[in-house]
Amino acid sequence: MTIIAPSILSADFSRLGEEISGIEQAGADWIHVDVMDGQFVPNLTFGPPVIAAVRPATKLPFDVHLMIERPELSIAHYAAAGADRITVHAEACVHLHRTIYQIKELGLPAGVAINPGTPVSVLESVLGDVDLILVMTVNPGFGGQKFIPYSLNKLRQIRSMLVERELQHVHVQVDGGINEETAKLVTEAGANVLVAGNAVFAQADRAAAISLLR
Ligand SMILES: O=C(CO)[C@@H](O)[C@H](O)COP(=O)(O)O
Ligand SMILES: [Fe+2]
Repeated sequence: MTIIAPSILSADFSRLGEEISGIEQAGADWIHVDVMDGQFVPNLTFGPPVIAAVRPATKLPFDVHLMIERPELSIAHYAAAGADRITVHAEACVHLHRTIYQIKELGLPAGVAINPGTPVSVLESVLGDVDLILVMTVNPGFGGQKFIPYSLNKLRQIRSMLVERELQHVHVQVDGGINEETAKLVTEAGANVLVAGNAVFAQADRAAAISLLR
């Protein structure tokens, strides 16, 4: 079954707790939490104190997407703030394998994200160590961007790598420009976790928006 993870980047930050509770009631599966540091990406969001403050707003898992340089320095703070799973960018990790194990040693499932310009081959040596692969379907940093069609080739490649290595339990997540139309394309190409910011939070009826994506 497809997992729907609304991205709170598109929520009203002045009412973040209420927005998160509302999205749980609307039928979300995970809460996607975009952390940006103004270095790895040209935008800045929030860090552990804000995540800890809104953590009581829902029982749903916090899926923390770290778009930050040197994540190894702060992963433990995100875990302590209430992250239920943590994804780091391959491009931001000098010691990717070590960072994945740092997340796992904290007792959390670890994910690896790749940017649109990064080939899937970087995943080969860590595929057996992760719980989730995140294929960025836009360049990270902002919500509301247009889906990059070449991502579909990358999803197909990843799905066949997973089948070949009998790793079908690994989640394949997509993030960026996911809407009713692209949701269909990415699921056909092998994705099973859909992150959606604008396609959920910009809609008046969020329950209907989530059902449509599902
Ligand atoms: O990580 C990111 C952006 O870098 C995302 O999670 C966005 O928040 C997705 O927003 P939409 O493209 O769905 O509006
Ligand atoms: Fe994200």
